[in-house]
Amino acid sequence: MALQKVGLVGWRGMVGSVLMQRMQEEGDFDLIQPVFFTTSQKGQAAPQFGGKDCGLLEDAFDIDTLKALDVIITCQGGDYTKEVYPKLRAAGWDGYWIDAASSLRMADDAIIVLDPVNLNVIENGIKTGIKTYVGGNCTVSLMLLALGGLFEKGLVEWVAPQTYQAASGAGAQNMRELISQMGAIHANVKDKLDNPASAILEIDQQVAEFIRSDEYPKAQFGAPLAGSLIPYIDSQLESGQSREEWKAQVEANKIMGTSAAPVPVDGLCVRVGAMRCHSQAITIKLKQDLPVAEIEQILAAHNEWVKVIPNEREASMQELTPAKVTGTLSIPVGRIRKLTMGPEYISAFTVGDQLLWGAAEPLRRMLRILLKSA
Ligand SMILES: NC(=O)C1=CN([C@@H]2O[C@H](COP(=O)(O)OP(=O)(O)OC[C@H]3O[C@@H](n4cnc5c(N)ncnc54)[C@H](OP(=O)(O)O)[C@@H]3O)[C@@H](O)[C@H]2O)C=CC1
Ligand SMILES: N[C@@H](CC(=O)OP(=O)(O)O)C(=O)O
Repeated sequence: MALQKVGLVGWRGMVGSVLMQRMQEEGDFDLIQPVFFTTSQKGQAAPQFGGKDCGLLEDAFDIDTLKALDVIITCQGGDYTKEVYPKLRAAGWDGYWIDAASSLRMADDAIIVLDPVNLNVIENGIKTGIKTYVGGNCTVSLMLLALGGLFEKGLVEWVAPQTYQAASGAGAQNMRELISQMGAIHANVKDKLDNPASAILEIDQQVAEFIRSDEYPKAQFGAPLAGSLIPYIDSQLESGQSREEWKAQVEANKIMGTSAAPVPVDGLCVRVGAMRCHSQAITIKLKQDLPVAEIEQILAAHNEWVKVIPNEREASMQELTPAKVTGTLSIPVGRIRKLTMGPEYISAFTVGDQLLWGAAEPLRRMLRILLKSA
């Protein structure tokens, strides 16, 4: 098979860097002829991922250069997609577009990719000539990987995920700001903290005043995150949902191919001071009363990344946290028990790295699926 010419846009951003890391780890560069693009550094030397000399960086807005590619993978963001994608299609480009941004997700001629859940939809899309494949919203992808077994068996009446989303979802600058906030709090109260005799209420009051003050660094988030939380993510919609909350039901059902009779998926999305792992506390209403052991078996059998954690204190504290999961492809799901509302009401808690399964991994796996089908 000829090496496919694959354009990479947004490769040095946060999502793009994780994608490059994973593509190197999995040897993806051995299978393609990569061309690297930039919106700001045209003519500079291209990176040499996979040991390949790729010449110079190309202009990511140059439609003629883009038109020569078989596949374009972009992590550059929604504004780039909105500007370039329609021009490229209008110019007659018929290649495969693989995108991390949300702009095209709900388009009729686009498929949201999460192959452990919807490989059949993807393969059918390739057969029927669909050329646009978009990674899903991070919380949606992570939830479907965790609960895939229950959805696949049609056991779910509705799901209410309450999210605890990491700073990385807001971007690299926000991750830096979270660390700055943590450091600033410590620096502000260090003298008192170092003195074991100082009163905790005084320390607490000083921290509270500092967090509320103009000196506290919050330019990126617009509100304190370290020492606090932010109960709103993305823009405000007429429905009362945030846009992040709206995505849960529409994207989950589009991925599963159930949009005609959608499973209700709705809850509140909250930003917390984790670095790059999103967590979700989920209430599930099942269609029938199933023993917890059977639910655990169904969840564990769905894919090779999900890992059921027993609903025990020590296991939950060690295995079911952002600190444990960060930088891995593991999707632990635990705290599974019957709720007092009734035998069909189940709780679950899941954690996943939002830059890996939540963003980069579905894209590189989509490239592999295309290469295999070519
Ligand atoms: N953050 C997330 O969790 C998720 C993001 N996405 C999507 O991916 C898009 C990109 O997100 P993200 O990776 O966080 O964006 P980044 O801001 O990290 O990167 C975007 C672009 O900024 C440019 N850039 C300018 N200065 C720098 C610098 N110092 N270091 C690196 N890049 C720089 C690069 O373009 P150039 O080389 O052309 O200058 C880069 O491709 C989002 O807009 C969103 O649509 C999707 C899922 C999750
Ligand atoms: N909105 C997500 C990150 C993200 O980029 O989502 P989307 O790909 O749906 O725009 C978060 O803030 O955690």
